[in-house]
Amino acid sequence: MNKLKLSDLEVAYRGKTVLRVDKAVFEHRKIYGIVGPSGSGKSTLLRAMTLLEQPAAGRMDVFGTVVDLSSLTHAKGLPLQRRIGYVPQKPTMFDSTVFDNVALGLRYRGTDRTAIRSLVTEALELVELGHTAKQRAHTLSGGEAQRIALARVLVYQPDLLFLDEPTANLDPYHIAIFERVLKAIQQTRDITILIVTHNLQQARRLTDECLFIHKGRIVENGSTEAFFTRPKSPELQDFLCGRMIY
Ligand SMILES: Nc1ncnc2c1ncn2[C@@H]1O[C@H](COP(=O)(O)OP(=O)(O)OP(=O)(O)O)[C@@H](O)[C@H]1O
Repeated sequence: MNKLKLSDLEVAYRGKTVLRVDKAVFEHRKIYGIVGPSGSGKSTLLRAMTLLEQPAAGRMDVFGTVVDLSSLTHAKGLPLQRRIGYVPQKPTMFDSTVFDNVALGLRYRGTDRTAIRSLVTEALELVELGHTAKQRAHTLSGGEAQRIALARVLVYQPDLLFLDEPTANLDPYHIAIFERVLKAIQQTRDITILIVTHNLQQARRLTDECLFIHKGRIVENGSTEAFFTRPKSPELQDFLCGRMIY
């Protein structure tokens, strides 16, 4: 896959612009961290890129096509959306087995039973939860449920993986497993990963590059090492030191 490019994105709610991105480029097979204060526009950015929000303006160069995000119809967007794995902040499980929950996306796509079995097994192994296939999804712990939510999108082998605060409510043990799984995905899958996180240590451990969003703008971005050790903008310096006033 080529680079993913976003240009002139503008998202507004009730006439008020909450996000404006002139340009952002995401290279293939890298993990990107998206950090910033609450309400700065991080989730909005992911949702716009997942084609779940219709922005007032914006273009996305993705999968070899340039898409006008403001005029994209559901019918045109669906084939693109099916190549994007999006895990929202609070994923919900339906009341069935883990296997059925993970198989859901493939069933919508009309995949045959044999392929479903092997793809679900592979996705469950990848998130280190192969042994839970027959378990009721509601009996999983919070940390396991987050990884099942991840398996549910990995199963259809997306080219892009967008995660919105996937470890926000997890303890350090489950956070460590989740991060190990994401690293394994990066190594074994042909995929680009964007992760919104408030956990700065996690962004530092996990990502290749970071973006800092403040008041609906990308104020700074670059290699994770430079981002944390040599932040240039006063806003990012304040944010990293916990001095930022919202
Ligand atoms: N559906 C909506 N209707 C109106 N305003 C919205 C809607 N969704 C988000 N907003 C506003 O857009 C701005 C950006 O919200 P967003 O959820 O993207 O922030 P965030 O950086 O992800 O915050 P957090 O870290 O708290 O999740 C906020 O001011 C929020 O109130």
